[in-house]
Amino acid sequence: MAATRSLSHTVAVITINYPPVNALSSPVRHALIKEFGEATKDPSVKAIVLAGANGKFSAGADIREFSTSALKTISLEDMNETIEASRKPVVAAIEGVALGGGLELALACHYRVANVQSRVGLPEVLIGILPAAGGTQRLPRLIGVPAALDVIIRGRHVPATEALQLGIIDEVVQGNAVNAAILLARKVIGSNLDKRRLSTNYVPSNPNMESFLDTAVEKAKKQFRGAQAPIACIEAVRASVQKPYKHGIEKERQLFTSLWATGQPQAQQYAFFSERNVAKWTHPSGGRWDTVTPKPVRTAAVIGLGTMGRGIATSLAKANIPVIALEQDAQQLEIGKKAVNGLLEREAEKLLKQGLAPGTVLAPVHFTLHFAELRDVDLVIEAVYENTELKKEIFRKLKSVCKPDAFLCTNTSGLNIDEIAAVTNHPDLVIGTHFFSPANIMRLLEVVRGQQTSLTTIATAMTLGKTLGKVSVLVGNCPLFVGNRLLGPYVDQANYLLEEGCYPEDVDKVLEDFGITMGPFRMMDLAGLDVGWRARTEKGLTGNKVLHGTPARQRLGNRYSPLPDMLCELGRFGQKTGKGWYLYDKPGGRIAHPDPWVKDVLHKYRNTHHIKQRPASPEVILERCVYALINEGFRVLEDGIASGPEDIDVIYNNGYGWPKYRGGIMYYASTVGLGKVLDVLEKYHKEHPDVPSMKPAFLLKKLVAVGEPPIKEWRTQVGNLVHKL
Ligand SMILES: CC/C=C\C=C\CC(=O)SCCNC(=O)CCNC(=O)[C@H](O)C(C)(C)COP(=O)(O)OP(=O)(O)OC[C@H]1O[C@@H](n2cnc3c(N)ncnc32)[C@H](O)[C@@H]1OP(=O)(O)O
Repeated sequence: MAATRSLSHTVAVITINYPPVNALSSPVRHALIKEFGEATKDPSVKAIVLAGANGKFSAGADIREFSTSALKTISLEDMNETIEASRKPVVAAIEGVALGGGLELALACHYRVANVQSRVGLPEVLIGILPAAGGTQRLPRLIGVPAALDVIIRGRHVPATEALQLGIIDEVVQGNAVNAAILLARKVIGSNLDKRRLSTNYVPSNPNMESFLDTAVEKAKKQFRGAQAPIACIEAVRASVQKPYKHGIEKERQLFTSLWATGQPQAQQYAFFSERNVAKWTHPSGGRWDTVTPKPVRTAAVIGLGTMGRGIATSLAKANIPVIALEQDAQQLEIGKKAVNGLLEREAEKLLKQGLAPGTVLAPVHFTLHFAELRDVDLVIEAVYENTELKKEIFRKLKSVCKPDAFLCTNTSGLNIDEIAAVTNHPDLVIGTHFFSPANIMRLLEVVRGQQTSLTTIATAMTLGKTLGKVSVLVGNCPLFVGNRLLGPYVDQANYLLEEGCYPEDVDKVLEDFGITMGPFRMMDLAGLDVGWRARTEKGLTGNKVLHGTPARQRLGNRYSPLPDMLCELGRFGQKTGKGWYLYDKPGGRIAHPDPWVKDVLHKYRNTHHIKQRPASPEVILERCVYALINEGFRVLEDGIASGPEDIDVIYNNGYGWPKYRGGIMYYASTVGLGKVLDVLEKYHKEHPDVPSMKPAFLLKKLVAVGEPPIKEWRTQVGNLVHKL
C-alpha cells in the first residue's frame, strides 16, 4: 500500500509509504485520498496526522511522472484542497525531508511538527519548474512575500530550526515527530481551524510591493541568466498578493504550462536524474556499483595544505571523518592549520544556527609534519601541486609508512594516475580524485581509475565522494581526464576567434549570454594563464624547446595560437597579476575591464601575420566554441573515458559553469540536433583542416547515420559502436 492508516486513540495516523523517498506518485495520491476520506468519515477519529514511512515525510511530486499521463489523475493541489478543508485538525509530522509537493502537502495541513534534523523547502526551481501545488500561494500567506520568495527562488533546503523561526513549522522536536504530532493533534481537537487554512488568508501588500517584486525579477534575470523558472516563481508569488487564492492558483497553473513549453524543465530534470545515474558506475571489466562492496573509511590523511588540501581536509572533517593533515615544513603547516581551522569555524557556526552541536558533526583535524603518523589511516589524499615527480616521491614514502591495505588517492586535475601508481607496491589501491576548488564547497569530484585500480578501490572512492556530499563521476585515465580535456578545443576556438577579429569581451559575452557562468577569457584569467603556459612549455609547444624556424602559428603541422604565450611572457597571468585578457583594478581584483592594450596587441598581431579581420557573428562564436566541446565529448565517449553522455554532462554542469537549464553539453547537442552539429563541424573542418579537434568524431557521425537516437539510448549505442571502431 502506498499509504497506510492506523489509529492512536482518537488520532488517525496516515503514513505515506513509497520508497525510496515517498514521492507523491499517482498511487500515493490515490491511497492518501482514500485513507483520508475514511478517516474523516470515521466518527471515532477526531484528528489526523500525516506522516512518511522510513523517516522521510516526502520528497514531493514524483518527477518521473511529469512527462507521463499519470500526473493528470488526482492533482496534488486538488488533494491539498481536500485536506485543508477538513473539519478535523490535520497535523503534518515531518521527519527527514518535506520538499516540493511534500512541503506543499504539509502547508495544506493545519499544523506542522518537525524533527530537528529534518529539512523543508520548495526546490522545484532547481528542476526547472515552480511549486505548482499551491506552494507559491500558501507560503507567502504563511510567512510573507520576502521570506517566501527567498525560499522559493533559491530552492534551498531550510533546516527545521530556521523553518521554525520563519514560521513555516509550528513545533520542532528532538525525537520522534510522529509522536509529537499525535500529542499536538489531541491538543487541538475542537479548536477553530479558520486561521489555519492558509488558502483563506490574504497576503498583505504595501506601497513598495510591486517595486520590490520588479527588483526581484531584475535581480533574478541577472543571477540566473536565461533560466525561466525563477522568474515564473516570482510572477506566481506576485499573483498571491491581495488576491483570492483561486486567482493565484490559476496563475500558478498557467505558469507551469508555459515553463514546460520552454524545454528547460525537461533539461533540468535530465540533469537531476543524470546526477543520480552517475553514482551507478560500471567498469569495463563488468564490475558495478551494486556488486562491489566499498571498504569503510574511518580515518583519512591529507598531504599538502595548499588551497586544495585545505578544502579537502575541511570536507572530510565535515563528513565526520577524523583527518591527519600533513605539511612539509613548520611554516607551511602553521599557515595551513590557520586556514583549515578558519574554514571549520565557519562550518561550526552554520551548524549552531541549525541547532546542531558542531562536536557531534565535525571530526577533528590533527596537524603534523611526520609521515609516520599516517601509519593507521584507512585512506590518504595527496594534494600537493601538479608535478608528477613530486607526487611520485610522496607515493614512495606512503608505500613505506601506510598500512598495506590503505587506499592512496592523488588529487590531480590531469596527471597520469598509472605513472604515480607504478611507484607503489599496491597500484590496485591507487586512484585519482580530482576535486574542484574550493574543495569544501564545489560539488563535483572526478574519480579517476587507473589501469590497475581495483573495483573495491573504485567503490570506496565513489562512496567516499557521496559521504562528502559530492556528485562523483567515475572516469578513465587520460591526459586531463574529462572536464579539462574538453576545455582544450573550446579554448583553442576562443583563441582563434581573437586572431580572426573578435575581442575577449565579444567571445565571453556570447557564451555568458548563452548561460555559461564565465566566458573562456574570464575563466582563464581567474584560473591563471601561467598554468597552461607551464604545461605548453613542458610539452615544447612554446619556449626554448620550440625548433628554430617553426612558424609562429603552427605546431606539428597544425594550427597554433601563440597569443596566450605572448601575454604570459609579459607577466600577464590574469587576475592574480591584475592583468591578463582583461585589466583588473589591482592584482587579485575581480572586476574585469576590457583592456585597450589587448586590443592594440591584437591589431598588431593580425597585421604582422597578415590575418584579414573578420569578426564572427554571435551565432558563429557560439557554434565554434560549443560544438568544439561537444565534438571532444564524443571523442571521450569513443575512448571509453566516460561511460555515457550523462557523465560528461554532470561534470560540465557541476564543475564548469554550464547552465543546468540546458541539461549539459551532450544534452544540448541532442536538442540542437546531431545532424546540425555534424554539418557545422564538417563545414568548419573543410575550411580549417589544420584544426584536428574540429574533425567530426566518428561516434557523432555514426549516431547521425543510425538516425539520431534519443540521448537516453546513446549509452547502449556507444557500447555497440565502440566495439566496432
Ligand atoms: C503540476 C505539477 C504539480 C505539482 C508539482 C510539484 C512540484 C514537486 O514536488 S517537484 C519535486 C520537488 N522535489 C525535489 O526536487 C526533491 C528532489 N530530491 C532530492 O532533492 C533528493 O533526492 C532527496 C529527497 C533530498 C534525497 O537525497 P538522497 O538521500 O541523496 O537520495 P537521492 O539519491 O537523491 O535519491 C534517492 C532516489 O530517489 C529518487 N528521487 C528523489 N526525489 C524524487 C522525486 N521527487 N521523484 C522521483 N524520484 C525521486 C532519486 O532519483 C533516487 O532514485 P534512484 O533510482 O536511486 O536513482
